[in-house]
Amino acid sequence: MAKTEKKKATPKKPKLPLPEGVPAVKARIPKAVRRAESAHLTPLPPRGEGSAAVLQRLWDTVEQRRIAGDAATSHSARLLKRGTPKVAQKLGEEAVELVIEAVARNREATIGEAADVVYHLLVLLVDAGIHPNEVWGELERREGLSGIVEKASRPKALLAIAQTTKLP
Ligand SMILES: N=c1c2ncn([C@@H]3O[C@H](COP(=O)(O)OP(=O)(O)OP(=O)(O)O)[C@@H](O)[C@H]3O)c2ncn1[C@@H]1O[C@H](COP(=O)(O)O)[C@@H](O)[C@H]1O
Repeated sequence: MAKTEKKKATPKKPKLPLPEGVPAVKARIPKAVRRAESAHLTPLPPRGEGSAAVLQRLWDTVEQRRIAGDAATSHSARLLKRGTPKVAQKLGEEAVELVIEAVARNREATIGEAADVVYHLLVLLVDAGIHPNEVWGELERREGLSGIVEKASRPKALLAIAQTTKLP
């Protein structure tokens, strides 16, 4: 290209409007990269075999942070103070990151992202005033009921409405 010739500006893609109250998901540096960069600053203890009992303890901690946490020192308190849309947005972002790692079949990163999703799910439940036992109760209610049987038992009209909200 001649020096004087100016490169044509490529027209910007128009942004799709987001529904009211839905914050934009910002471009993010992959979590694995950020973790690798900060690992030498904040090394975590090695991971052992865990148990689901940690969920109750974690919910209790986050609930305590909601009641008396300091946004300067607690990530949970800071996130909860930012309000429901931000709490929901964070869960959405973590879910997308989990999906990316799972599809890429990155086992270690998938475990890390799954933990992020569970933590942010518990923050969302705290924000919504829902005790996790209500969710476990719902899972117990569904125990033994195949998803295929349940779907087949849905009234056809309801199914049609539900299908209109699905992503292609
Ligand atoms: N399990 C977690 C946990 N998982 C992830 N995270 C944090 O979640 C944050 C996610 O980082 P991101 O950069 O994606 O998001 P962000 O910092 O909100 O930044 P923005 O998107 O707003 O820019 C990081 O700061 C992670 O450290 C967690 N923070 C806390 N916990 C647990 O919650 C307990 C209480 O933590 P505090 O509330 O911080 O005291 C801890 O003892 C842990 O057990």
